Amino acid sequence: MLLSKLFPDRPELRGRMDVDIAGLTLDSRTVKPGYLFFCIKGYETDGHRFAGKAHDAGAAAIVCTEPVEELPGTVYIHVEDMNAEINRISDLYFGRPSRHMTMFGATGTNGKSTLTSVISDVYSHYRPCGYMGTIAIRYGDYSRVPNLTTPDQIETHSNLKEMVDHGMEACAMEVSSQGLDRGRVDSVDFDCAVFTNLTHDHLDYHKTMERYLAAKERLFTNLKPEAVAVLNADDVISIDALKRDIRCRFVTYGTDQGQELTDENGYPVHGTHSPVGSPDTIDYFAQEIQQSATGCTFTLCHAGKTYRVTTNLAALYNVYNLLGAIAAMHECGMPIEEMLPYLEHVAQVDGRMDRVEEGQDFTVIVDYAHTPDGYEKIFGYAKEITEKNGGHIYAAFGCPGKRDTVKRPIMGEIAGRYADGVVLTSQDPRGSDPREIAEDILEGVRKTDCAWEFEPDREKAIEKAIRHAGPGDVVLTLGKGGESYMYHEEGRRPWMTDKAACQKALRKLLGKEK
Ligand SMILES: CC(=O)N[C@H]1[C@@H](OP(=O)(O)OP(=O)(O)OC[C@H]2O[C@@H](n3ccc(=O)[nH]c3=O)[C@H](O)[C@@H]2O)O[C@H](CO)[C@@H](O)[C@@H]1O[C@H](C)C(=O)N[C@@H](C)C(=O)N[C@H](CCC(=O)O)C(=O)O
Ligand SMILES: Nc1ncnc2c1ncn2[C@@H]1O[C@H](COP(=O)(O)OP(=O)(O)OP(=O)(O)O)[C@@H](O)[C@H]1O
Repeated sequence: MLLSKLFPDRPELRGRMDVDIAGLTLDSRTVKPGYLFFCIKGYETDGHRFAGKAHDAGAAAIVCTEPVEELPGTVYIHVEDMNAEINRISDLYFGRPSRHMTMFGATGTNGKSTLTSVISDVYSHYRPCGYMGTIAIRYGDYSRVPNLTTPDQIETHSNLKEMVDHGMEACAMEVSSQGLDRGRVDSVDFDCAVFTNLTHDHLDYHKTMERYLAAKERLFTNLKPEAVAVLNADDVISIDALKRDIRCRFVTYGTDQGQELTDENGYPVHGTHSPVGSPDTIDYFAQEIQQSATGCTFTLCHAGKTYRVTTNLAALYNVYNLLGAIAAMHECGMPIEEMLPYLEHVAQVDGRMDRVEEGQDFTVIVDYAHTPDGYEKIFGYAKEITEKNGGHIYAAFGCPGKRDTVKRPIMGEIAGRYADGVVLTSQDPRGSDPREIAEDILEGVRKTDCAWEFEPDREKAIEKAIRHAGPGDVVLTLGKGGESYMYHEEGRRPWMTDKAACQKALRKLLGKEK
């Protein structure tokens, strides 16, 4: 696309200075001849420092907010608002792909991957629907591993174009609070945005819960008037702020159980629940919820009608994820009756409540819980399973290096309250010492009478947790989900996956493998 087309209000770029732009990038290290390079002021460094490098690599044009040395052969374009320009140009360059699809966005502390995966799985039976988020960039039979949950503006629009080119008519996208704060989706034309919940996470980045919520609100305040917001009525912290600030229509979802309320650290204040609504006050309302180890059934009340929903997704929190997904899909045209058969067999969300079966007489679950609330939910679920038969709970987990350190002892204490034994291990150390991270977690574990040990090798740690288990027990491996890599100082290194580690340990235990 011609440079002059990307900057239609700059007549000086027409004629001699005009040039065909071969690609867009925010990183001088990926500039190729003919590229347009945007100089961004980041946290670590300032992209303006690399304008010379971008020129040397053949950049056709460089967009900047600060003066840079202007070298021959490259066009320099000075702008006021860099984020607005990157958003505008990447949307335009890739042919405004989000306008060609029904765009679902989901944000919130927990549940984004699950909810958007359910949407892309079920809505695809209505209209082809891609998925972009922590787990993958996926459309049809194609899938690849992403770098970020919500990639930068250029990659976002480039991925969306790829989906349009491959026949997708919809996309379910996870939108992280960091992505929102950095304006990565400001030019995505969302038709529907879903809020899951707000509890403690990412305070290393946002510092306070107020700022964390404000980042998440950006998805909703940016919605066009004809869009629809889907709000969790039982999330008392977010619902009022979101209702107040959005300019479009909204619908709500909730259950007859209400959500347990948490304090400012993300600790549930046991016994305190959000006020329970009713089918008259909540648009998509679940009642008569029956849970089993392998799924749930509930009655969905919407617009005066009731539907019996059966699903293979287990645990109450997944009823919330399902309600958010049902509401979003229905608001975007898919009849509820049409969804029901597909909800019965939702595709396993990779690494979320993923049971590992090798014929053992105890339960092994791989899960992506990595927040205090996620821990409450998954350990609470393990307790429900073991309570009936007096079984024990064992867990292997760590916390990531160079990320929210405040949550480490909180999660340690939650694990310690529920588990009989925990094996603390490495989990994306990013160059930090796993033992030091474990010490932070232990501050919480030591407040309980849970037994603990430290094993830095994650594969061995998982094996140790499994070796503790006996009939009727539950083993949880937490925090990595289905990820096939681990972050170290230099970046990602391959990781066999928690599931493969569990399978290997179980086979050894059962004598199927040495
Ligand atoms: C905190 C954060 O979000 N940082 C993002 C941010 O980095 P930054 O502001 O530190 O950038 P910087 O390193 O200062 O560099 C400034 C600019 O100079 C450029 N540069 C830099 C060096 C060079 O040689 N040449 C060059 O051009 C960089 O490409 C950048 O454009 O901008 C970069 C370019 O877009 C992102 O890659 C980077 O994401 C980092 C890798 C990251 O880890 N982000 C995480 C926290 C994140 O966003 N996570 C969320 C969700 C997590 C969750 O749910 O758990 C996500 O959406 O993935
Ligand atoms: N609605 C929910 N409320 C609380 N916890 C949840 C909820 N949904 C999922 N979880 C827990 O959080 C974990 C992560 O779920 P999921 O990947 O869907 O969330 P996410 O918001 O996409 O997280 P991330 O963006 O960090 O990947 C699950 O493995 C589960 O333990």
